[in-house]
Amino acid sequence: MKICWWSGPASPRTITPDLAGKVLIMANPTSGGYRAEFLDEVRKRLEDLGCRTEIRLTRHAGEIGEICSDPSLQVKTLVVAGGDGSINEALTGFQDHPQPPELAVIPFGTANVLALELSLPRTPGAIADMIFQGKTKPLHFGLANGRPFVLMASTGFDAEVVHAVPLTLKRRLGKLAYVITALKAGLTRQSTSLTIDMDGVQLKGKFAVASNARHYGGPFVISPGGATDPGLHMLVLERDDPWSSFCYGIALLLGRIHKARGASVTPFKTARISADGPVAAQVDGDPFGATPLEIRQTDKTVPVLVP
Ligand SMILES: Nc1ncnc2c1ncn2[C@@H]1O[C@H](COP(=O)(O)OP(=O)(O)OP(=O)(O)O)[C@@H](O)[C@H]1O
Repeated sequence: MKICWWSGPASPRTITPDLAGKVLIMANPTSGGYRAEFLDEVRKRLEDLGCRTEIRLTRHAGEIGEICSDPSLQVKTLVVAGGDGSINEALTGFQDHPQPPELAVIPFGTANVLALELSLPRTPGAIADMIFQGKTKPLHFGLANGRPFVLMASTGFDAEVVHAVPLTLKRRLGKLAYVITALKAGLTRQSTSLTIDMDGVQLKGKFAVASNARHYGGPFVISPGGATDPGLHMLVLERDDPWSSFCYGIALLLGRIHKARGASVTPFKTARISADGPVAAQVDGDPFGATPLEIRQTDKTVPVLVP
């Protein structure tokens, strides 16, 4: 059995023999891409490789967070089989765990942006091999009103869409549900101005995304760096009228949002996003209340398994 080294925020330690090879897969059966037979193949391969593996299906939202914050959780690897929202729950739970395990991901979500960011494998065999091999990178994250985010925390039109998209439509149509909801909301919404105070500099805009990752909403690049690099970037768009939103959408598709007129991408350490009234907010693709948002960088990391 190979020796596995702890690579989390606590001091390095060897994995004790009873933890070595112990893998808990927490699977969200309601996630967009959930497949039971895929999970069985991952487990079979892991067990062929000598890992003790348990699969638990969540019964309610929030359960992954509860398990991940429980100090009695004693495994080498916690695998989230779900989407970016479930990964966020795990990361949030780990904040209250004295010695969180390594995190691995089976991308079963609707968008799977973190999986894209980390170039994770997509077949059961390759995922099991990655978990067995145990190569990790430090996964960085930011905090929005104290809540971790690994992809982004944002306010404005996209967060309104995240709040408004009906779950049944999302389960039926996947990403298309966001497009339909955005088109509907775009015709009726009231635009609100945001004030973004970043490290002593003030910007005004209609839409702000504090990004910890390189990608946004899929394969679209909005900032340099990535989730395994330290540092946050703020994308601010000055306008959100239908024509400007269309132009920003094209720039996003072309990977040129940072060059678009009225757009800026700025590295920052701390930021406050506020508005005259409450503006919808989201973290990692799930609804997260409304403004004001206090956003900051942290130097904490979680070890995440990579190919
Ligand atoms: N058994 C469950 N029943 C209802 N909701 C659940 C259950 N398990 C997890 N959830 C919630 O579902 C939310 C979304 O799930 P998840 O991120 O895994 O998939 P997704 O929505 O398809 O993907 P994405 O986050 O990429 O849009 C999570 O934030 C989680 O709280």
